[in-house]
Amino acid sequence: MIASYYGANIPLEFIRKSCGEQRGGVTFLHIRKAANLIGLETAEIQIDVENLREVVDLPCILHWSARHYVVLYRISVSRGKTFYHIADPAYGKIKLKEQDFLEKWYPGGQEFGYAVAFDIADEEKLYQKHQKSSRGENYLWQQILQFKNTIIATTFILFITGLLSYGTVRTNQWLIDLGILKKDHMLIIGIVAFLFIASISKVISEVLHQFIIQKSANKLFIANLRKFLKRLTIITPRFFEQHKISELVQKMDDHNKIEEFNTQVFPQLIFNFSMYIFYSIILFPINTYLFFWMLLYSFLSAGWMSIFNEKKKLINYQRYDVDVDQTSFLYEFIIGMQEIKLYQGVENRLNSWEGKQQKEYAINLRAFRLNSIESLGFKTLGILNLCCFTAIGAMMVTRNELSLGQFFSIAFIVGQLSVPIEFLSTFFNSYINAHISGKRINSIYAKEKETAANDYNQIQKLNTVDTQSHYISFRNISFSYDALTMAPVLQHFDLDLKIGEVTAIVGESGSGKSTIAKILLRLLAVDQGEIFYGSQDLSEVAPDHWRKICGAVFQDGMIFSDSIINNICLDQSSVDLERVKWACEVAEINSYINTLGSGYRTNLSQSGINLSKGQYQRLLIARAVYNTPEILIFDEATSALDAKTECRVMENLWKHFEEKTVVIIAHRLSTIINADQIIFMKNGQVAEMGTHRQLMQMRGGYFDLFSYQVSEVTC
Ligand SMILES: Nc1ncnc2c1ncn2[C@@H]1O[C@H](COP(=O)(O)OP(=O)(O)OP(=O)(O)O)[C@@H](O)[C@H]1O
Repeated sequence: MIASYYGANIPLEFIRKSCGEQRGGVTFLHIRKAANLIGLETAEIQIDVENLREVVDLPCILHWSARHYVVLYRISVSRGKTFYHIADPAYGKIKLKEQDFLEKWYPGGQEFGYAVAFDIADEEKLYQKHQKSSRGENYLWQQILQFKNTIIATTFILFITGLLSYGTVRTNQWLIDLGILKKDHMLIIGIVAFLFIASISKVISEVLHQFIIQKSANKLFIANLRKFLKRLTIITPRFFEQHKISELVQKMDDHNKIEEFNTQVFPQLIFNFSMYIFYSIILFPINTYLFFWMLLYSFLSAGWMSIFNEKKKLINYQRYDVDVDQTSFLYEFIIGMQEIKLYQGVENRLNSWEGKQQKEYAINLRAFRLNSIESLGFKTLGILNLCCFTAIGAMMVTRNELSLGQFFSIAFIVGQLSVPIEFLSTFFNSYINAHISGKRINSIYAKEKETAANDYNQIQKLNTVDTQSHYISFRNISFSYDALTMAPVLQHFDLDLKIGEVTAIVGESGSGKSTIAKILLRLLAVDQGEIFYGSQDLSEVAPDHWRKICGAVFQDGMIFSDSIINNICLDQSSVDLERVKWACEVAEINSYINTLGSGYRTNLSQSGINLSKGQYQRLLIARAVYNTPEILIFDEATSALDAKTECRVMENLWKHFEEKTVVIIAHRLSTIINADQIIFMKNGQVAEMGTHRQLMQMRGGYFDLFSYQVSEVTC
């Protein structure tokens, strides 16, 4: 969008490819890199809205809702009010009032927002010729195409229903003109019998219609959700650091909106449209004047309804964020109940919830007002239309230009023709919801995937890696969680971890220890630098392939609501009970499991809520050691264990993982004094390195930390 503002035509694929396939989520660095690649220079600015209006050339990119980026392409003023025109990749274009704009742009409580401004740096690059871009994928239409057989079948059934309705009209006309007025009893009985059969057939076809939809829609719905969940698992993990769980839950709900559109609204649209044409064709020969009148009414009604579409889109946009916020709040409220009760936070939390409800209420009120105005205008048009028809039709009957039967038929046709027109409102609503839902779902499919092991054959296999250099080496690593708003956690960072040895990483809180572990596991992608495993550059190894040789226990590891055995072997294709028992012995959790009635088959309820913190951690350790990984990473993995149990777990590890590479991050230094190498971190850099004895002799930061802990113990 920025490039096309400067008159350049650059396909999205070119930008995506050039930015690097393995990066996680879009960050400011990606934007800068993409801009440079196409010949633009960037300036990152922290600015308030007045200066944004006056100083910054549009279009610019804004850091939005503290989690993604949008393009601000225009600022307009109408009746003294300022409007901000935004292009949001997850919604499309949207026009916001200043208050709504600031709510999303200013990070909580601040009086400024972040923006990236652009200017031309290299015209040659900007205007170079690119191959034509393929058309963007439209998720909603893809779904409609997938659903085409059902849509065809259901439309056909609806069509039959329509024909039966038409048959009913004609026979009603005959009933009056031929049966009642000519007093033909046999004909009346025949017509009533036909009406009975036609009505029953209509009921049957409606049931059949619902049945077909339910059957195929369910299948497709499950398949699509499965595909979506699978897709989440291959998105670069950084995405999950940047998005709320409730946002993903809302995206699940988006599938429902698409399903409703596909199964209910779209077939109804085709049917209603066909019926509209069908009845119009019938009306035309009966009375041309009435036909054109009806056409005018249809255009007026459709025009009236389309006026509201932009506003409905905006309401959908605002409602989504409020819903995400509400759901997040409720999760936290339930999960954090203990803290809330303990620290008398109930009133504060409830007030905060009420504030959010008020926001939702305001949006609902706006939606209600909009719908009411739309419906009022539309219904007034409908009533006017009906009155005119009735008056014109009745006059024609008095002038013998229409029979009474024809008059009732026309009245029926007018009624039938207004159904598709009324349906337009439902269609517009559902289409807007489904279209935006489709964009939101597509935004997940558009996220970069982690490269799968089988995606590139040319990549070396890890088993053939030459580890002669004996090190896992971090070279010139820079990493920031968000370069636009945060200082880098690591900058020009170098580190060597000896393969086959135990390395401990200790240091100040927030110094980047867990970040290093996540980078090593390829859960975070670095902004700059390389990591080598022996002589193998890890950026050339598929992350899932690499993770197969790693095991890790994190502070926030997850136990699932499932049996103990299923929690230890997440990969159900290779369950080995003997190995599970062995892993539990290493983790010192076997004796506890043996006390449980169903042993390893015991179900852990609600994500392991029935375990103590120490048992929880030991189960996570058992999971990590189950596959005897080549590289084992413990991030505060034993912090909840008592000193004696921790000691036993560590001894087991030294024994069973003697030849393996082990990285231990711990605050409790007694856990790591036997490590082959200890790294002391400070402000994202290695401050000291050596064995315990060497570091103690240095009398630096490690010495201080250790002395402090010893004195604490003594106290
Ligand atoms: N998901 C995240 N998003 C943004 N910033 C983060 C995120 N995770 C960590 N950080 C920041 O990165 C820095 C390093 O965090 P990290 O967790 O690596 O430190 P640590 O040394 O492991 O700390 P601790 O010993 O307290 O666990 C911190 O300043 C932290 O605020």
